[in-house]
Amino acid sequence: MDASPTTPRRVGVLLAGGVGARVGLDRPKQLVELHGRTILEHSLRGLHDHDLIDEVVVVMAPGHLDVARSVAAAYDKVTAVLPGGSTRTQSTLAALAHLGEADCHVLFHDAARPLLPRRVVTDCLTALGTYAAVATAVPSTDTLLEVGPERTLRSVPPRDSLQRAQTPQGFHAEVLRRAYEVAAGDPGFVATDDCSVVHRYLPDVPVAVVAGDERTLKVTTKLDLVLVEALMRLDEEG
Ligand SMILES: Nc1ccn([C@@H]2O[C@H](COP(=O)(O)OP(=O)(O)OP(=O)(O)O)[C@@H](O)[C@H]2O)c(=O)n1
Ligand SMILES: C[C@](O)(CO)[C@H](O)COP(=O)(O)O
Repeated sequence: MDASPTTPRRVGVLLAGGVGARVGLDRPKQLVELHGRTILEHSLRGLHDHDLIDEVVVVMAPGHLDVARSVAAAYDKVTAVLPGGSTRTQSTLAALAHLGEADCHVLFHDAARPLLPRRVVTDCLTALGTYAAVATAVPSTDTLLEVGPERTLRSVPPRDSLQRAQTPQGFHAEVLRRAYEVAAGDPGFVATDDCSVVHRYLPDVPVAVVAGDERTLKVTTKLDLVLVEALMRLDEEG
């Protein structure tokens, strides 16, 4: 894919503003070291080392900005390390505020997903040539159950159409900004990702879904740390 003179600037935002409560360590999970690097640095490299990414912004848990700044110092495309908010959504908004009114294509990636194949970043950027919002996802291999009151089965949605959302999620920045502006008027607003904000509050904007990768799993529990480390070891062994 060529970057033509009219291609907007491509910005990667690394969301590392969380505290990792579910992993339950004495520090945010993105500061855990696996294979000689913190999870934060592995994820940063996934965005930073892609030749079509022009700039990276890191959003870090307040209280850990110094360590993020010292990691980022070795990566010349990092233009800012910002304090995150109290929720993932607030951290996304901090990044959007930093970008201002700039007309750019922006990929939001969870720092908690340290294995980010180059192919996934390329496919997101390519899809942004056509779509203003892009999700990444992998098919669900389990049957999914909707569970109702008292843990009784409410429904079994057809599995063929179900996929598990991953990151990166990509946007034309002005579209995501507009979606969050509309969402701000909804007193019941809650979101666990950014594509759902576009889908819910700008329903006329189609969101493309590109293939993610099973390896891009999110470190959420201690078990995920074991899995990611094993995958990194396999990579090293070739
Ligand atoms: N206030 C927050 C919360 C989350 N995130 C980021 O969003 C990604 C996905 O969030 P999650 O896995 O929930 O991370 P934590 O919030 O750290 O985990 P937990 O919910 O267990 O506390 C992570 O890279 C996390 O750092 C963020 O930038 N700002
Ligand atoms: C954005 C996300 O990673 C897509 O699966 C997910 O929604 C984040 O959820 P979390 O509860 O903040 O980990």
